[in-house]
Amino acid sequence: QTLSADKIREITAGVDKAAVLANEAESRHWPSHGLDYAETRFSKLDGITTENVGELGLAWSHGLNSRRGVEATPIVVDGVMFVTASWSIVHALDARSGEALWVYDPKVPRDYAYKGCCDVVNRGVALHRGKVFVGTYDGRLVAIDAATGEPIWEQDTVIDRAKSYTITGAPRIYNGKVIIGNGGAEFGVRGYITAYDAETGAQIWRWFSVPGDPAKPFEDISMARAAATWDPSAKYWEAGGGGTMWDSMAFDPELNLMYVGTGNGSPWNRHMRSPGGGDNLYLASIVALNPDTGAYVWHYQQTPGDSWDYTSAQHIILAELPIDGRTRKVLLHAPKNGFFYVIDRTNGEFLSAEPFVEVTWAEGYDANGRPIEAPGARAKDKAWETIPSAFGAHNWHPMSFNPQTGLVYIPAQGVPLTQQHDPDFKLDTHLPGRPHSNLGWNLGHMLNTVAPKAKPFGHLLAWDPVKQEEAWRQEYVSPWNGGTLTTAGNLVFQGTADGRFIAYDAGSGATLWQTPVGSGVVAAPATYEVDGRQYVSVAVGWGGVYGMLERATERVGPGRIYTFAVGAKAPMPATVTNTRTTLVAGVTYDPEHVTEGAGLYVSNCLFCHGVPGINNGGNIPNLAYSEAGILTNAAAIVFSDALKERGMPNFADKLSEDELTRIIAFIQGTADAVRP
Ligand SMILES: O=C(O)c1cc(C(=O)O)c2c(n1)C(=O)C(=O)c1cc(C(=O)O)[nH]c1-2
Ligand SMILES: [Ca+2]
Repeated sequence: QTLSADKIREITAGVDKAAVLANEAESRHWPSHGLDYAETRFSKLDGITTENVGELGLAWSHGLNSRRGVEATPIVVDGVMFVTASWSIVHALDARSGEALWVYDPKVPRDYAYKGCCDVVNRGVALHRGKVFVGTYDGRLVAIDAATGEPIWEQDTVIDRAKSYTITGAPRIYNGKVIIGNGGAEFGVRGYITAYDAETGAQIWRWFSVPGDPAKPFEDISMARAAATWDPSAKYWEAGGGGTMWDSMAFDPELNLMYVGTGNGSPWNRHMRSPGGGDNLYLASIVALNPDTGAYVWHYQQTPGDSWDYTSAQHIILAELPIDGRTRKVLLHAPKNGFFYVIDRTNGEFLSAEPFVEVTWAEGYDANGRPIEAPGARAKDKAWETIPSAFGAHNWHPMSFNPQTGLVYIPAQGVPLTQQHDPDFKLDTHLPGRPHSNLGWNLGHMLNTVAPKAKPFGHLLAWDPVKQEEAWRQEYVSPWNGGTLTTAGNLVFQGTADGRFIAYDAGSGATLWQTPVGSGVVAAPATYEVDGRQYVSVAVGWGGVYGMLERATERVGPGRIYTFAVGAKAPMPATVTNTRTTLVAGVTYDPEHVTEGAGLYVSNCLFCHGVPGINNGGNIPNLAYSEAGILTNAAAIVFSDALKERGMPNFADKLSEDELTRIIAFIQGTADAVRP
C-alpha cells in the first residue's frame, strides 16, 4: 500500500533526539546517518543471521536516475526511506516496495562540477520532526517537507562565492540544530562548520578550523592559538588554508560534545602554505565542539603541518573500550594517513595509534601522540612516493564497530602517489584551472616521475582497536570499496568496487553470501525492520574521486538502490556493459606537444577524466577510449555548452585553442604509448 502524505507526516514528525536515543535499544529504524549518534553502524537487529543469510534475496530495487557516484546511506523510519543520488537529488521511497513517494531536485548548476574535487556526490540526508535536510553540491542547505518533498527553507552556507565551496556530506542534527561543513580544500578555501536552527533555518553558530587574515580580529580564542602555528610570510589566508570539514561528525549527548574531523591544508604543500613550517592548527585533526554554541573544547591533531592531503574528515566512531584495565569513553578513527587512533573523547587525550596499512610518511607515534616523520616525506628536494596517497588508506567510506566481536570493519586500501615540490607554483596563481590547481605539488601518479613501489590494492580489514592489530581481512581486486555495516546477527555487509554485495561472518571473515549488483559500490548499507521483517539496503553507483578515474568492473549501470530480505525472490534488474574499450587511434599530433599537454591535462581534465589509457575509465569517459572524431572535433565540445548538463564546463574562458591542441596531443600520445 502506498504511504499517504499524512502517514509520512505522522511517522516523520516523531523523529527527534529522544527517538534517535530510544532507537538504540533495538535499532528497528535507521534514523540518522551513522545509525546512532556514536555512528557505530552496528544494528541490534538479528533477524538475518549467519545461519539464514544464505537465503537473502532481492525484495525490490529502484533506479535513482543517476549516472555519477552514489555515496548515500539511506535514512529509514517505519517503512519510509530517504536516499540521495548524484547532484544532491533526494528520493523518498516506500521501503516495503521501493515505490517512489517523491523526488526533490535542488537544481545544482551542472557546471558546478568543475568547482569540486571529487565527483558530484552526496552522502545522504538528515531527518528531524517532519523535515528532511540536504546539503547541495553548490553549497546550499535545504529543509524539505518529509511528507511532500516541497522545500521549506534554504540557506546559502558559502561565505565567499568567488571560491570553490561545495557540500557532499550528510548534515547531522544535534540538539535540534542542523550542522554542516563544506568541501573545497583542493581549490583554495578556508574551512568552517555551521549550525542552523532546524525549525527556522536561522544560523546559530559557525566555527572556522584555520585562522583568517591576522590583520583582522580573530573569531575566537581557538583561532588566536591556531594562528601561532602558521608562518604568515606566504599569506596563507589568501589561499584559504584549508581544514574543510566535509564529512564526519559524531555526538556524545552525555558529555554534550560533538566531534568533527578536519581536512587537509590548502594548498596541500606546506613549503608553499607555511614555508617556515609549523603544525598549522587545526588541519587534519579531530576537534570537539559544544554543539549548542560551536565553542572549541579540545583538539587532537593527527597529521601536524599536513602536506599530503591527509584529511582527518573520515568516519568517527564513539565506543566504550577496556583500556589498561578500565573502561574508557573513546573515539575511534582511521583517517587517510594510515594510522588507527584511539583517543579519550572526554578530553582528547591520545591513547594509541598504529598503522593499519603500509605507511611510508611516518614511523609511528611517540607517547605524546606526535608522529615520527620519515626523513624526506616532505619531498622538498627529491620526489617522494607517499603511501597512503591522497586517496587515503581509508577515505569517507564509512567503517562500522561491532561491540560483540570488538572489531572495527574498515574499507582499507593502499594507492601510492608520487609528490614532487613544484618550485614554479605561486600562491597568487593558484586559481582553479592553473597548472597543479591549488596543490603546490607535481603529482607523479600522473607524470610517473618515480616508479610506484606498490600496486593499488583494497581490502576489508577487521581491526581490533584494543590490541591495535588486524583480526582478519578479505582482499579485493581494486581499492575504493563500499562502506560497511555490522549487525547483532554476527554479520558484516559490504559492496565492492567490482560490483558485488557481500555478507561476511563478523567473527571469522568467512564469506557467507554474495550477489552482483550491476555497478561498483562505494556507499554503505543500512538495515531496518518493517512489519517485523529485517531488510538490508544498499545504494549502488560507482563514483567518488577514485571512481571517476578507474573502474574494476565492466558493469556500468546507473545508480540504483537494492533491498534484500531473507526468502525474497524478486528478479535482479538487467545490467549494462561498458562498450568503451578500444584505444583511440589516428589523431595526428606533434609529439613535441605531449609534455606540455600533460601539465594542462592535469590542471584541467584529470580530476574528472582520469589518466588516459588506464583501466578504461571510471564513471566519466576516459578520453583515450574516445572515437578519433571526438578528439579531432574536441573544440566543439570544449568551447561550448554542449555537455554542460552532464557537468562538463565551457572552457572558452579557461583554455586557448593552442592549449587544447596540446591536451589532445597528450591524450593521443598516451594512448599510443600504452597500446600493447
Ligand atoms: O579537501 C576537501 O575539501 C575535500 C572534499 C571532498 C568532498 O567534499 O567530497 C573530498 C576530499 N577533500 C578528498 O580529499 C577526498 O579524497 C575525497 C573523496 C571524495 C569522494 O566523495 O569520493 N570526496 C573527497
Ligand atoms: Ca581534500
